[in-house]
Amino acid sequence: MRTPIIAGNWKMFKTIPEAEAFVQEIKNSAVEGVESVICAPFTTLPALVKAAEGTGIKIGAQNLHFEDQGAFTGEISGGMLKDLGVDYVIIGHSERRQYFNETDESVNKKMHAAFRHGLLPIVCVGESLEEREAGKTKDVCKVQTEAAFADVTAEQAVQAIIAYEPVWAIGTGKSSTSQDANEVISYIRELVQGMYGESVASQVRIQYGGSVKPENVAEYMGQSDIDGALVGGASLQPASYIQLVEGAK
Ligand SMILES: O=C(CO)COP(=O)(O)O
Repeated sequence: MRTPIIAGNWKMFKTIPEAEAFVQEIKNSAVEGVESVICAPFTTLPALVKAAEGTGIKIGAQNLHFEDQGAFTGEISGGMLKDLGVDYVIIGHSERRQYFNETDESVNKKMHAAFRHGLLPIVCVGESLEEREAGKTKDVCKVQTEAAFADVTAEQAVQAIIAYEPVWAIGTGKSSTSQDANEVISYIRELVQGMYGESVASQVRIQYGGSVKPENVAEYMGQSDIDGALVGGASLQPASYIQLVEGAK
């Protein structure tokens, strides 16, 4: 049995007081058997880790640098995140691939950095609209997934979360149908099986992301291979976040 996992990706939203107020509102809403993670801006992480203590809510970052330390102005390392008490880190989000020059190679280095520091990666893969229209969805997912996991061991891979986020469905209100998302996610699971075998493939959790809302989360979760959601816009309001977690049961 794979434990469902809802992760909010706050992107570049919320100040420290806003983040603290959010946790106050959701702290009693844990749902038995559903893992809940908030991936927040670096500046809010210490306050969130503290506010989330004892609530069962886990905290994640949205990026890390692949080196452990060095002359990399403006960057944050895995060790620094671990120091804060962060559990998860998003790696390879399409916005970072698109705007910040994230490549399959840097994604892989960041996967290794995360594991080195005891952080669990939520690694994002997914095709653009152009790639989808050209029938390349599976090819793109194959290249991105296999590159991300290069030299990652089976013991590590089984703990990773993969998020399938078709770029055209992010923040657009255009979500992939649940059947469509399930088909691609089943394919990603086959890729994991090809790399690590049946046992890892059956245990690894794969989320769908892209315009997930309280109204459609249960439909995605009802699919055979979808184990959770990575949610942007709808994770920003406490009431909506609570409904997402409840809908993942
Ligand atoms: O990018 C996303 C989560 O990482 C999805 O964003 P939206 O839920 O706002 O479409």
